[in-house]
Amino acid sequence: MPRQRVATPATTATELVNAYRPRDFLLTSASGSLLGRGVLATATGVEDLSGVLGEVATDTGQAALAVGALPFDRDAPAHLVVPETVRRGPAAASAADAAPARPPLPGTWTATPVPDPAEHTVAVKRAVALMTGPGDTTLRKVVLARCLRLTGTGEADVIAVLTNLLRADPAGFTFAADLPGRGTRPRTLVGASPELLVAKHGRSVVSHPLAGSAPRHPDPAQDRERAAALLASAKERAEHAVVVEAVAEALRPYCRRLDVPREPAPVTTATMWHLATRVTGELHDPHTPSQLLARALHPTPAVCGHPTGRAYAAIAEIEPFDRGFYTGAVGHTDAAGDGEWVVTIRCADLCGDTVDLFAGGGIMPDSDPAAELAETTAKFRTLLRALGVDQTS
Ligand SMILES: C=C(O[C@H]1C=CC=C(C(=O)O)[C@@H]1O)C(=O)O
Repeated sequence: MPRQRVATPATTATELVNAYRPRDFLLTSASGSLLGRGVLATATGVEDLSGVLGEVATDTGQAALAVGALPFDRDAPAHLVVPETVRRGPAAASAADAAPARPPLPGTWTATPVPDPAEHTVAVKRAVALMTGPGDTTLRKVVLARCLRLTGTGEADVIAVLTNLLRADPAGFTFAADLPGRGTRPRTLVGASPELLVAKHGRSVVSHPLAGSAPRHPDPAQDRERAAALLASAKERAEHAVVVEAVAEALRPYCRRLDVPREPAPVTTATMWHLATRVTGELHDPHTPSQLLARALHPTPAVCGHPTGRAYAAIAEIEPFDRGFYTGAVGHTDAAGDGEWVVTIRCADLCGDTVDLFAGGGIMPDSDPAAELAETTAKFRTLLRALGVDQTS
């Protein structure tokens, strides 16, 4: 029987970041940090994972762990791995880490937006037209994204990017997940997501959906005004409510108790304000695997839209690029089904001399195309800052 090694825990999350090597899996969150290395077994669907994990022992007798990434497209293969070694550490402390010694993007880089900013506003108008008619107007919300492709003369330094992400948002979910490669070069999804798709431990289940956004302002008074305006906005609250309804609906069949707060709360990252609702519940069956809950929830209208099928079709028709693993999920689960999955937003797909950044936003019937463009520009900043790039397009 393959045996997973449980390594001596790290004393800080930064220690795990500094230990990161290409093809490892890293996730830091408020509940702890984790580094997975090597491959004992793989799976391409969450349904196979419990069986695969059941075949793996650990050297401590603890439940074996799997890690990995789920793509946006529910029908596309996932990239799930049972690592040879798992090393845990504490939650990331406050932003005390030193700046990385090396530049995140050595060499010269050029940026190409896909679509370009003007085309994105046209895309938003097309989405609004789908919701407002004439014709079938069952579509209530659709999330449209942009990609910013950076091509360079060097290769991104993943440890430097992770260090910057962790410094900027120590309370967020900072991750690096290996992806199916293009050729022999490692391909890595790196990001700092503020959004918890699902965490499950025993009977306890939590989801923390976000939707409704405003860029942060450097002046504290104006920053607070932005949060107040976000909370007061009927459009942003409606956009948020669609997500909370869908999350509650997806979790309800699995839960004997589900608490859904009536009012969203504002949450921050270093670059954005969001409306957030913490949904908590108690599962009927404590053995329900976290990966099946992730599968039941994905894609929430925070990344796709509502109704899901109509929104998928609108995205396929309007967005001019393949999302791949952006707006999927990254996370881990153990043989008991306990685990944590985060929504893969505020992320970049790094492969050799190419870095693809992604940012999207929920489009509602009353969306303003210029404001939606500005929102994606602000969201790109999380990764651009971590990459040491000032450009905003
Ligand atoms: C799709 C993204 O954000 C989602 C999560 C939070 C707020 C969102 C919004 O306000 O539109 C999006 O639903 C992204 O950052 O790429």
